[in-house]
Order: sequence, then structure tokens, then C-alpha cells
Amino acid sequence: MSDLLVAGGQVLRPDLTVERADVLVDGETGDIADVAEPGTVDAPETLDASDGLVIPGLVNAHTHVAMTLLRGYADDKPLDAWLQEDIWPVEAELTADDIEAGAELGIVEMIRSGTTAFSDMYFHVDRIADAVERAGVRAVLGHTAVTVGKDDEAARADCQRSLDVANELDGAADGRVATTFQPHSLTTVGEEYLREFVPKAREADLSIHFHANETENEVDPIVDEHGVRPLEYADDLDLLGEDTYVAHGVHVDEAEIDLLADTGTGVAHCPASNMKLASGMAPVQALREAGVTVGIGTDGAASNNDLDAFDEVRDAAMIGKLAAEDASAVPAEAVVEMVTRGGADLLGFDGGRVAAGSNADLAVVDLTAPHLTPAHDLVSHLAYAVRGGDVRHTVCDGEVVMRDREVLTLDESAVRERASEHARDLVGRAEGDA
Ligand SMILES: N[C@@H](CCSC[C@H]1O[C@@H](n2cnc3c(=O)[nH]cnc32)[C@H](O)[C@@H]1O)C(=O)O
Ligand SMILES: [Zn+2]
Repeated sequence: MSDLLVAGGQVLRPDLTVERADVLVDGETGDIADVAEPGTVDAPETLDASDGLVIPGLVNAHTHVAMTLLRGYADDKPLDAWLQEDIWPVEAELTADDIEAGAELGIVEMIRSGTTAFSDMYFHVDRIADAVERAGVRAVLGHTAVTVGKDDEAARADCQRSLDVANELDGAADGRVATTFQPHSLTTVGEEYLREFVPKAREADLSIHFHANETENEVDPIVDEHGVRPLEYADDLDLLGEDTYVAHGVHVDEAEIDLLADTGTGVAHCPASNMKLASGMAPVQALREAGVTVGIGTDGAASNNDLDAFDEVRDAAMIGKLAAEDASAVPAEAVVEMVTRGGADLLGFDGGRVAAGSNADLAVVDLTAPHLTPAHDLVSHLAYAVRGGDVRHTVCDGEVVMRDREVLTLDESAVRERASEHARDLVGRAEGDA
């Protein structure tokens, strides 16, 4: 690939200042080679960023990308009932082809809204990795193990599968795929299985990702059974550490926040899902003050109901203020940092910054829309006013994956059509079986 110059725009720098600059991308390495004075460097290929703001590609730190197939299928219920009555029965019918179709749809949606990397929990993960490879984006994938409702053999096989998939797919798609070992949550995977498989994951040096402290209903059974809070139980199981990030972290007390900080465990905050399922409000300001790395995730499209990370950024700022009852809590700079560098740090790749040496994962936001006028403060706009549809170009690993709002790596209309068909057939099968 030849070098690329993202030229003529303003650039968001790692210290969250904005300057006029051209971004030179090294076509060989896919890294940013230089952030240069406008007009001082040249490259064979140019991406026009005039009237635009060049930002790091956004990082969706927690999702279930193939759940786009279930968008709008079941709404307005709390987590337990939603999963058990609606989602899990349909997911039981999901085929590998369905999952690939849903993943492509979700990835197109993310590319269009400036997301270049996502962290996913699901199954038939090889097919999600195929979609990631074709789309040209970056992802941390894994097979999610659930043991409740399974006999011992099936439960152990599911945990083993999570280990195997993490080992096999790490480094796929030219290194754009990384992996995690994934117990679904502390209440859906039995203690005996965690005691057996977490040490194996640690031995294999795998990162770990799981849902934690999402609802009160997830906290109480652990306190009743083990006499400690969920994250204390997780720590006892050796689940916490620098290579772990949990999804949600809504119902965490002060001691658990300290435990996250002391162990270096990260949190993928999912504000829209937490609001929609009425799970609660994560103490984001307190987590950040304690030094916990926080990223921002959409969660699946069935509890959001879109994968637009800009929506999430605004929601994170809003609910963060409400949770802290303080309008100065979770300010614009914090959410912009969380959805870029915070997410990249959780996922463990060198991105989230427009700086020489970082991965060239970029989005160019078109600043000409009425809702982005005037331009007093572009960080404020990123937090509160930009929408996914304002993204004009998306670049991942130095490759242009969307130019002038046209996705180049996947055929968007074919993807939409295929996903609609798979979704319709899936629901037909699930309801036919009922
Ligand atoms: N259901 C499968 C595997 C689980 S994949 C990951 C699961 O997380 C589910 N999920 C989606 N959003 C959430 C959430 O907010 N909390 C907990 N689970 C979720 C999703 O529907 C999917 O079933 C089995 O029984 O083996
Ligand atoms: Zn989730």
C-alpha cells in the first residue's frame, strides 16, 4: 500500500488540543508517520479533510456485534427477563451464517460512524473474524462461555472452547484481531468452572473480559453465596488484573472501585444499555478519580439500539453527571478520552491517538453541518453534538475503509439485504419452534 496524506483539516491531538495539520500515514506499517504543518509533506494518495476534524478512530469497548440481527426484536424489559425470555431462545437458533451476516451489518454501521476497533463477546467467532478481516477494521474477539443450564460435559466444553478460540484466533486478519478468554459473567458461569479454567487462561497469557456488576440481581446472589462482593469474589478467582477489563461495572462499591484500581482492571462503560435495561448508573467519575481505565461500549444493538459510538459518548457524559449529581462530573474531555485512548488501552493496541508511531486508525468528521455550527470548542462538539452520520472518512491500519461516506471494503446494500434476510429467517425459526 502507498503512503496516504490526510490533508487540509484540523487535527485532534493526544492532549485534546486542536491544530491545523496534515497526517501522513506509512502505507507499509499502517502507522502514523508524521503530523505535519499543513502543506509541508506529500504522498501518492490523499484523503481530503478540508472543513473536517481528524480524530482517532473510536473504540467500541464492549459489544455483541452480531446482535444487530435482533435490533428492535425485544425491548422494554430488564436484563434477566430480556435475556431469558426473548434473547436466549432466539440466539439458540443462530447459525454461523447468521452471525457472519449480523457481524458485517454491525461493522458497516461502526465504520459509518467512525469506529475502527471493537471488543466483542459472542460465538461462531471464526466467522466474526472473517467479517473483521474483510471489512479492514480491528477487533478483540472471543467465545463467550456460559455454564448455567448445561450439564458438566457441555459446560466444560464451552469453557475449553473459549480458551481454544482465544488461542487460535489471536493475531488473525494480519494482526488486526486479538482475543480474550470470556466467562459470560460471575453468575452465569459456575465457580467450579472458573476455578478450573481461569488458571488455564492465565497460564496461556490470555486477556480476560466478562460482564460484571451490571444489575443488582447479579450482585445479591454472590453476596449471599460467597459472603463477599462480586469483584472480591472475582479477585479471589484471579480474574482481575492488568489484562482484564469488565463490561458495565454499574453496581460497584468503594472497596470494589479500589480493587479495580489496585489490580489495574479496566471497565467498559455501556451507558445506553444501562439506561435501556434500567440496570443503573455506573460511578464513572469515581472510577476515573480512582485511576481506573474506562472505555465506552455500546453493548449489543438489541439493548441500545445502535452501534453509534458518538451517541454513547454523549450518554456517558450525561449519565455520569446525573449519577454524580454534579454537572462538572464526566466532562467533555473525559468522554472523548474514554472513547479513544481509554478504549485502545483496554483492548491493548497502540491507537486512540493521532500521533506519530500510533496505528493509523482515524475518522474525519465533517464540520459543515448546522448542528456543528458555530465551532467554539471542537472537543465539546465531539462530546455533545457530533453524530455518527457526520463522519466523512474512516481509516483503519492505514487503509481507507470509508471515503466520502461510501464504505469501500464491504458492499453496504448487499450487507443490509443479507442481514435482513437472515434476521427474518432466524425469527421465523425461533417463533416456529416456540
Ligand atoms: N448464549 C450463549 C453464549 C453467550 S454469548 C454472549 C451473550 O451475552 C448476551 N448479552 C448481551 N447483552 C448483555 C448484557 O448486557 N449483559 C449480559 N449479557 C448480555 C448476549 O445476548 C449473548 O447471549 C450460550 O448460552 O452459550
Ligand atoms: Zn454485553
